[in-house]
Amino acid sequence: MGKNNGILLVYGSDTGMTEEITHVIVDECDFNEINVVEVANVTKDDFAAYDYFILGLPTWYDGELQSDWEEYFEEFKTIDFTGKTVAVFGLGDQYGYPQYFVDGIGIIAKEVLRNGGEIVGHWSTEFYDFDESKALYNEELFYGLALDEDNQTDLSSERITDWLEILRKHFN
Ligand SMILES: Cc1cc2nc3c(=O)[nH]c(=O)nc-3n(C[C@H](O)[C@H](O)[C@H](O)COP(=O)(O)O)c2cc1C
Repeated sequence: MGKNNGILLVYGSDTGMTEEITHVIVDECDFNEINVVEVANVTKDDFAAYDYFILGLPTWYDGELQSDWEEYFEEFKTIDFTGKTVAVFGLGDQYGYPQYFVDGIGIIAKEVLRNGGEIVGHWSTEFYDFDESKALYNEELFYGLALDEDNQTDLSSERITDWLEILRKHFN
């Protein structure tokens, strides 16, 4: 099976917000082709066929993975990410769930790291207001892009543009 030099974007979405953001990312990205698959339909072969990934998910029910990600998670844990480059974006509600803001980003990113992958696209925690998050890489950075369509919709477009600029040098 030949390698695909593009990016595979794998997302899950319960109420459609992450799906919408996925479309924005695909439209905005001008440095590489992005192929999209819902996590409900992804296979291990898909992961084997690419070296570059963007993984997208909202956090649900007090720090849980989105339902399709939850269902795929056992297989996800068995994927070898050695030599692969992965960026994660996550949606959450910082005012509604300040103890669990975008936890899913952290859960997924840590699993990628555990399985040999490189995480790129760390994102500043400045301009967010929350108490706790599993998505924290350190005091100042999330493992990936945090978006809050419940409270900060107006900031998302610029955040995506800036994040893609960070990814440009890694996914090219
Ligand atoms: C019942 C419920 C539980 C949620 N739990 C969390 C949470 O623990 N952490 C968080 O950051 N956001 C949480 N959210 C916010 C969602 O992640 C957010 O609304 C997101 O945009 C939904 O994305 P989707 O439409 O792709 O499913 C929750 C929302 C609902 C309705």
